Amino acid sequence: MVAIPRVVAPFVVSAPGKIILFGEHAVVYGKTAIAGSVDMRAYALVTPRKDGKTRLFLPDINVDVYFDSTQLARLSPSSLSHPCEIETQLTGIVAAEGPGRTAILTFAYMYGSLFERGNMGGFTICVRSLLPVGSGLGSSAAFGVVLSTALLQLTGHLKQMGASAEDRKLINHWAYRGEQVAHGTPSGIDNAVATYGGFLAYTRGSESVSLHSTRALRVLITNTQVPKSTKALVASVRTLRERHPEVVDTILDSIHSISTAAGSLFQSHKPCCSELQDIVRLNHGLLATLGVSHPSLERIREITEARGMASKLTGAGGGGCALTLIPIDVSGAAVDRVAQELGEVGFRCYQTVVGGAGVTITNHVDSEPIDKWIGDMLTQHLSLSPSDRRDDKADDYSGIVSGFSILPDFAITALAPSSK
Ligand SMILES: Nc1ncnc2c1ncn2[C@@H]1O[C@H](COP(=O)(O)OP(=O)(O)OP(=O)(O)O)[C@@H](O)[C@H]1O
Ligand SMILES: C[C@@](O)(CCO)CC(=O)[O-]
Repeated sequence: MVAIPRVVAPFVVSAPGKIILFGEHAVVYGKTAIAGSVDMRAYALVTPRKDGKTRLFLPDINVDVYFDSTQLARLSPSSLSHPCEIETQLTGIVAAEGPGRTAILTFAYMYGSLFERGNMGGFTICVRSLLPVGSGLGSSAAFGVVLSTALLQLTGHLKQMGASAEDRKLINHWAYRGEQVAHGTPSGIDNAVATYGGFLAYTRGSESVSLHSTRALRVLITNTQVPKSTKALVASVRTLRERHPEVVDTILDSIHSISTAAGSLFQSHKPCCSELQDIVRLNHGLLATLGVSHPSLERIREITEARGMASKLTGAGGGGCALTLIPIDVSGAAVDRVAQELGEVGFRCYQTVVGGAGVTITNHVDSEPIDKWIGDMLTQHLSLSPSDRRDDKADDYSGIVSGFSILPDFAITALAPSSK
């Protein structure tokens, strides 16, 4: 079936990364975890194409693939027993390895699934993200959420530009499928946070509960820059549990109690009290007992504890990121000093506010200076000189420039090629 292009105006979707405050790993076994959105986001810009092709452009991870619509229309994800098997239907199409390969497979799975229900025609989707890849901050879920939102919007499945409860449920559903392509058997917490934002109490198999009454929380995130595999770490806990079911289940139950206590503290408007610091320490200790800490994470704890701030690993562990609670009475200068000390050891710190908005779609386009900056960025990424901005490349260029111009200033600064 040849796709007939739908006319779409350029639009931008953005979704946040997540930080698990309490309950990682235990959440895989049906225990509760508490997580919140971080103010680092992924952005997808969708622009129409006249040539009927579909372009997946992911400059952060060096992916730039053109599919002709009949190639992707041949996919049949509904015949697979698990989304990760999409690989078997793409032989010869996906050449990239590593993150690029996973991203292409995720895209193909979602495209193939949604294309069966609607006709998308040609478009370019360009994704850029402020989230470090593979560090426990849910870069893959933010990617999956912007992708599912963009494709659902293109196929006319969203009734209110992603704003209604029904729209969000659908976005979250397909983003979870994307996470299954990337991670096999994820708990679903990352895509839930990227979709809904705020703070969530999440228990596998149940609807996530928004912890509405909480205030935003200041957190220092430290990236150890030590690569880790979520899949391998989840598998290592599984093996330990198979060998020592009663011992490990007791630890998982204790982690669940920590999440329950944290949920109550959040609901009672006391998100950064000393009780919260206590349970941060307790949760880290239990995760270390499960074997998912790492010397770099222990180093972060030593440095921050010396200044009275509690830290724990966040996400899968084994490297990745740690979070440090910033108590209300700690000054910005004191936080800067800790961040500097951590930086001297070779870690990378981000101060962030937890609890911001979930997925959003916008189609406003304006602002000249930002257009100029984006133009410069694209000139670099697309190897276009200003005089080349025409003919077959004109669709990509003008669309991407105008659409990305709505990015907030902080994102533009952080996305500048020189800072990547
Ligand atoms: N900037 C990006 N552009 C395109 N795809 C991205 C980008 N960032 C992440 N991804 C996708 O997410 C995948 C990374 O998933 P991974 O689980 O390793 O990291 P993470 O989600 O950051 O970690 P965690 O699951 O522990 O929070 C990549 O393989 C790619 O598919
Ligand atoms: C380790 C884990 O609990 C969190 C990874 O961010 C795995 C999952 O929830 O899928």
